Amino acid sequence: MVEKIWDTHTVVSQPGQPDLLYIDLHLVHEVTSPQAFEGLRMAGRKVRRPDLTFATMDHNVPTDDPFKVDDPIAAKQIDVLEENCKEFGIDLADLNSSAQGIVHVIGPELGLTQPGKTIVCGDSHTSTHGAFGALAFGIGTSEVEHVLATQCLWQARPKTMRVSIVGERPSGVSAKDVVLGVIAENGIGFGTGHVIEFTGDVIRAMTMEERMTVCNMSIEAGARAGLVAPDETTFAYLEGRRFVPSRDVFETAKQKWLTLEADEGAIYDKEIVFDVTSMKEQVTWGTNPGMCTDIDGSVPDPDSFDNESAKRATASAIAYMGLQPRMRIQDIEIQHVFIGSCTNARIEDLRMAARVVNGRTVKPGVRALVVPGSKQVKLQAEAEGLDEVFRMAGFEWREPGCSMCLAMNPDFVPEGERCASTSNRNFEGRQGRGARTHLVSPAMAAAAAIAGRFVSARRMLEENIPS
Ligand SMILES: CC(C)[C@H](C(=O)O)[C@@H](O)C(=O)O
Ligand code: SF4
Repeated sequence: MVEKIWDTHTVVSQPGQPDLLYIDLHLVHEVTSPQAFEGLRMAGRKVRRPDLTFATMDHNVPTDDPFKVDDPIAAKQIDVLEENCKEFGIDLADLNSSAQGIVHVIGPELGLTQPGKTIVCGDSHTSTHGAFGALAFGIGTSEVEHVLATQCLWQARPKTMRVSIVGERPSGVSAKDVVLGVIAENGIGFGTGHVIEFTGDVIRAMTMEERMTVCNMSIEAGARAGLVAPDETTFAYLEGRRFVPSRDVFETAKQKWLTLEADEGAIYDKEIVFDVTSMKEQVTWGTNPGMCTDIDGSVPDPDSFDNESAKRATASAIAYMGLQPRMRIQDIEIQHVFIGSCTNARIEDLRMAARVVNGRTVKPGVRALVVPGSKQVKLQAEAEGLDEVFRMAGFEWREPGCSMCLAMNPDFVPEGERCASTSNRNFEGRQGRGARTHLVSPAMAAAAAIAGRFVSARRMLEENIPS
């Protein structure tokens, strides 16, 4: 699949050199674009294809009152993005727009993300868009400038990898659990240099939003991108969206998109099979997404590793996280819950969390936030009454943005405190200086908010455990 998309987008190819790729969609946000636009301006260049470029503001936006930006750097980046989009003629989903939201949530939502496209953005989680069978990857600011100026990008041909997700998905095991499980089993570096194609019955049975969660986190396995071959699920999601071609053109496009699938007998540089049959809900205990176990598991004992570097890494993660070796995951108490981010802030994520929250209350002393991934998600959730379910339980219901996923706006976790988070990174300091992050699914984050510690959301629902 990767090879087919690559070959149809190669403008220049020379032996021993990176290829020059044509880019079909360039997504832009306020953090990684200012210097790129400045570079264009200084060179007296225009944006080559403003019609293939789309911008939004997400990272810096305060989610209590988006218009009250106290931080001067954040305010500047937001203002500058507005000015740049005006000057260069780029469509912008600004704070007044009903399309605003996290860049990786709004691309698919607007139908900008489509199968077979090459998609870039100055943001590592651009891999999310791969769920549609697009080749989508993050780029740096100098590359953002290059794409703005030329609509092309020099890229080395990636290696290919197939990750087949097979077996019977147990109830309560979400797409987030699946991808955390894959990373825990294979390590955070297993995808390095590769584009991962996710296949297998479990992926085929997933909704588009679930596939997005999986592709979103492929970057946490070191991969350059992750993708899924488009199918009827993909087409049903896309049909009727704002930037998707209508009826007859759509039918023709569909036929073309179906040919993107890997040919039978396609050869990959690497292959992995992952069986979900015996999986349970996952919780990370450490400071990278691979430091992960299930809800009935425990924090590992550094002494149980033979390898010195694993021993040291485990010990230092446990120390940062303020945990004890062999401590049960269910005994870890949390003070914060964050349901949000480009990994898990779509409508299905909020529905899953609301099912757990419904009729229960947030444990006193726990601060719990729900931050919809976009205005559209927020409106849909409100139309379904989910905001009321969350509010009644004691959650804060916020405006869209990256929020507590990274401490670039007023939402952060104070030093030494612990957060159950539906985001994708648990590195030291990710949610604030000295903050401790545990990555979980939306259902598990909701259950943690109710119990004040990690518990199985599936058991909470099945056994109807009240708060
Ligand atoms: C700010 C941005 C460059 C960054 C990224 O590229 O991923 C952010 O979105 C993140 O998740 O850490
Ligand atoms: S939600 Fe988090 S991971 Fe996603 S783009 Fe924003 S900061 Fe990056």
